[in-house]
Amino acid sequence: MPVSQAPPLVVRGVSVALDGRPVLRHVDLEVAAGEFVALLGSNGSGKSTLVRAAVGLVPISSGSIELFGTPLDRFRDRQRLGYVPQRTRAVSGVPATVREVVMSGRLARRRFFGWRTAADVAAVDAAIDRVGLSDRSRSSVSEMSGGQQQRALIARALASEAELLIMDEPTAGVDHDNQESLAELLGSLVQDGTSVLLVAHELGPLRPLIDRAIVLHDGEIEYSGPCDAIRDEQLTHVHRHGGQPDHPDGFSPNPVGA
Ligand SMILES: Nc1ncnc2c1ncn2[C@@H]1O[C@H](COP(=O)(O)OP(=O)(O)OP(=O)(O)O)[C@@H](O)[C@H]1O
Repeated sequence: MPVSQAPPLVVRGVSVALDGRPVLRHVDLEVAAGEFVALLGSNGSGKSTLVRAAVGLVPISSGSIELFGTPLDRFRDRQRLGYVPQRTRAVSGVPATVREVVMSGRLARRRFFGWRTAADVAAVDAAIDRVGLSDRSRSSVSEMSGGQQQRALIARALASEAELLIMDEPTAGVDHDNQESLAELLGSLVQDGTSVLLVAHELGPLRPLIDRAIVLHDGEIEYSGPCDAIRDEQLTHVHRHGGQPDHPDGFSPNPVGA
């Protein structure tokens, strides 16, 4: 996989207002090549808005976003970016099969609409195989379990041969065993050089993969650093009481076990 010199994602001083209300305030975030970054924070802190802004789905009111060194509004290599939206947003009520969903991941690579090529079919087969859904490829995504749906969405991003995966809560509603197989899959992708930005409510089996955790609170970065200072049960109780911005109250300075 080609490794570009510029970081896959650089967000600088980004603010977003939705319905006239500030949702993100001067957020800085960078994902380096090959890095696995977790974006954490309580409900409504702005995590989804930040990743949606990073892929151009939400307009920013100030700041800048660069993908692989190119400003977002001039970024054309969409296939280098794999966005995996929240499962509930992406698949509820969709009667498509796994194969159809994954094939849609090839669209970003095509210059013109046309018949799918042998390369498209091979990439789709490989992506479905990689996420372990070969025996379910003709199944309707809406009838599958949460973990299987999540794997189908990841396969869609893999089919485009993305170098940066941006995933919004891939572990939400997924049981522990399936979270473990998801972690295994993501671990193998990172080993192959894929960079990951992942929104999560709890780290669980993903914890050993994470290079850096970022905690958002009320639209601002509250913590950026190693995740060994963060316990899962703290993530739903992140409060700011002043103090140093890089060390939120309630976060143990000492590493704790997973
Ligand atoms: N389309 C919208 N219009 C207006 N306000 C919105 C919109 N989308 C989100 N918001 C508000 O922006 C804030 C941040 O929402 P966002 O979904 O980014 O948070 P989150 O951290 O991802 O939350 P969760 O963990 O619950 O998914 C919330 O207060 C939410 O109500």
